This record gives sequence, structure tokens and C-alpha cells, in this order.
Amino acid sequence: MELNEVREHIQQTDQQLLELLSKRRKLALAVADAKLNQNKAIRDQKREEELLLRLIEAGKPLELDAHYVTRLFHVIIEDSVLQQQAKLQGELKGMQGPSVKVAYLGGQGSYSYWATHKYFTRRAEQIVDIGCDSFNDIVKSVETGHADYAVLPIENTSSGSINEVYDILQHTRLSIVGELTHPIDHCVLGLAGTNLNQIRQICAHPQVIAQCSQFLLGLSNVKVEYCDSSSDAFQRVQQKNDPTIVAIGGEAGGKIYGLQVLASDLANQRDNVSRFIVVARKAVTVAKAIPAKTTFIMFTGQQPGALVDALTILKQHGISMAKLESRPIPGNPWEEMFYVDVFANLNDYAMTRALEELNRITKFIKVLGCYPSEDIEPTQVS
Ligand SMILES: C=C(O[C@@H]1C=C(C(=O)O)C=C[C@H]1O)C(=O)O
Repeated sequence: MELNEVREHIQQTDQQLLELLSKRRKLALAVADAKLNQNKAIRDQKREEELLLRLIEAGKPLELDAHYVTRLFHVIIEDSVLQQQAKLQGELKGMQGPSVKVAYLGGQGSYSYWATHKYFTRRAEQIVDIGCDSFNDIVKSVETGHADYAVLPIENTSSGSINEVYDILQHTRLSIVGELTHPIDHCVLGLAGTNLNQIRQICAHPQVIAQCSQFLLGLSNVKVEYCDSSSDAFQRVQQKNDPTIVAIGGEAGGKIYGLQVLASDLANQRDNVSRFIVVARKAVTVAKAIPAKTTFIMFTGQQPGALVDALTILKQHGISMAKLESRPIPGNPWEEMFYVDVFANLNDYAMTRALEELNRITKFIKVLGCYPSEDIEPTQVS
């Protein structure tokens, strides 16, 4: 067969794959309805294990190895679980208006832009974009009613917690209503025809700089210009129209501004992923069928064993912690506010009891929100 002919066949096969994936997604959504009627949990890992084992066997005569089949179906199942969760949670919330106004960092092409679109598209919501220049402005626009939701990055696998966002959460009345993770693949992006050796200036957001610190250490005579967002960095490079000036950001974002990739895989960690939170003025209730996370902040005081006592309460109620973070309390030097993420629904009996007990032993405690957990651990098969 001629090259073009083979490619034509590949194209047809890919089209069929897409149609089958779409069909599978629709079936998974029908399963969500059936589960709702039968009061069943969305995730069924036993079923996933059976399904993976069967597919691995079925793949053998087709010369598809177990590793390949498992990897593909982990992605498919994760999508299916997240789609089902979003559908169920959306129904619980009732009908939304024709569109939602969402505030996030930067404009078209920033990492927050892609994360926002991924999250709300899954919920079949029309988005009105409200791009902002700072985390403070994002939160303010929801507080004042200008936006319905805000999407904020909270932690990253290379640079750790985003302290600015944690500090804002201490003082806002907004509630966390959702979370999502999004891969962050940093690239050097410049004008077409630019050579990596000629660069003299890099434009990027401070978080991006932190996540690519090892790559940047290897460059000499290059000035770093801090930007409000990756889309701001792309715009500057486009406007300056100087081949010695480049941006760091995502490939798809850079493309919007006509920039091309000069280097990729820049992050300190190979799997560079950010976790975002979605906040709104009104808290949500998470359906029982969906695994939930609850985030709260507490100030325990500094007496010996205060934190251990608080964590023991969680242990006694069988509540697992997803994250523990501490941040200084402004105006109280050397005193720390603890941020705790737990795998629990705020309406669970165990969680209600744990919060009552924590209330008694802490000096301050505030629930920041309860939301569907998007930590979909892949089911392993033996
Ligand atoms: C689709 C279902 O829901 C979830 C998704 C699955 C899938 O995509 O195959 C399998 C089990 C569940 O965790 C189901 O229960 O069949």
C-alpha cells in the first residue's frame, strides 16, 4: 500500500475509534442514571477490575499487550467516572442559567484558561470568560457577584503549594465547590524562526519560573521578566516582536499568539501537574454516590501535642487526610493556621462528629467547602 493510502486507512480507523469512545461515554452516562435510581456509588472498582482483566485477555489474540490495554482503559475509565460524577452533581444542583461567568488567571491560552474550560465543559456549561491579572482580583470578582465561579491553582507537583491562594482562602467567605487536576507542560515559546541560543529574555509567571528553576539555572545571560500569567507572557513576546525574547507556557496557548516551541519538558518534575480549586459564593452538597473531599482550616494554639490531638480525632473517626498544610497567621508572628483536606463528605456522620470534637479543642475552625473528589486512583489488576 502507498503511504497516503495507509494514512487514509488510519484516519478512518481513528474516526471509528472516536465514534466508539463517544458511544461508550453515552453508555457510562446512562449507567449514572441507573445508579442514581438504585442508590449505588458511582465508582465500582470491582467492576473495573473484572473489565480490565477481561480486556487484557481479549487483547492477547489481537496482539495488544496488557500494559497498553491497561493504560488506555485507565484513561477511558477515569473520564467515565468524572463524567458520571459531573452529571450527578449537576442534577443535584438543579438547573443553571444559560451560562456561567468564570474568573481565572490570565486570558485565552493561560493554564487556568484550559483548566477552566476542561472543568466547565465536562459539566456542559457555557462559559463567559472573566480573565483577571491576580489571584486577589479573581476572588474579588466572585465576592462582588461579577463572576459566578473562580478557578484557582492551589498546588503543583514541582513547586508545591501556592501560598498566595492559601492565604486568600483564610479571609474569604467563598466556598470550595470543586477541584480538578491539569497537566502543565512547560515549553519555551518564541517567534517563528527563533533559535534557542539567541534568547536574552524570558517572560513567565513566577509560579512557572519556580517550576522550571532547574532548566533556568542552565541558561546564562538571560533576563527573567515576571508576568501576571502565561497568556500575558505570550502577548508580550508577540507584541515586542523580538526573536531574543521568549515566553514559557503551554504549547496550545502559545499557538494562539503565533508562537512556536523552541524547547519542551522544562518542569523540574517529569509529571508536572497542577491541582485547581473551584470556588463560589454558595457551598454545595455532594451526592452520597460521589467520593467527596472536605477542606477546613483550624488554629490549634501552640500547646504541646495540639496538632496530634486534632489529627487523632480524625483517626478515631476513620477519616483519611489528603493534605495538611500550614501557613502563618497575619498579625500573629510564629502562629500557624493548618489547612486540612480529608476524604469525607461534610454530611457523613463521622465527619459531623469529628468537626464537633475539633470545635471543642481548637481555638478557631472553619470549613472551606465540601466538593466531589477528582482523585481517581487507577484500579490495578494483578
Ligand atoms: C460505567 C460504570 O461506572 C464506572 C466506570 C466504569 C467504566 O467506565 O467502565 C466502570 C465502573 C465504574 O467505576 C459502571 O459501573 O459500569
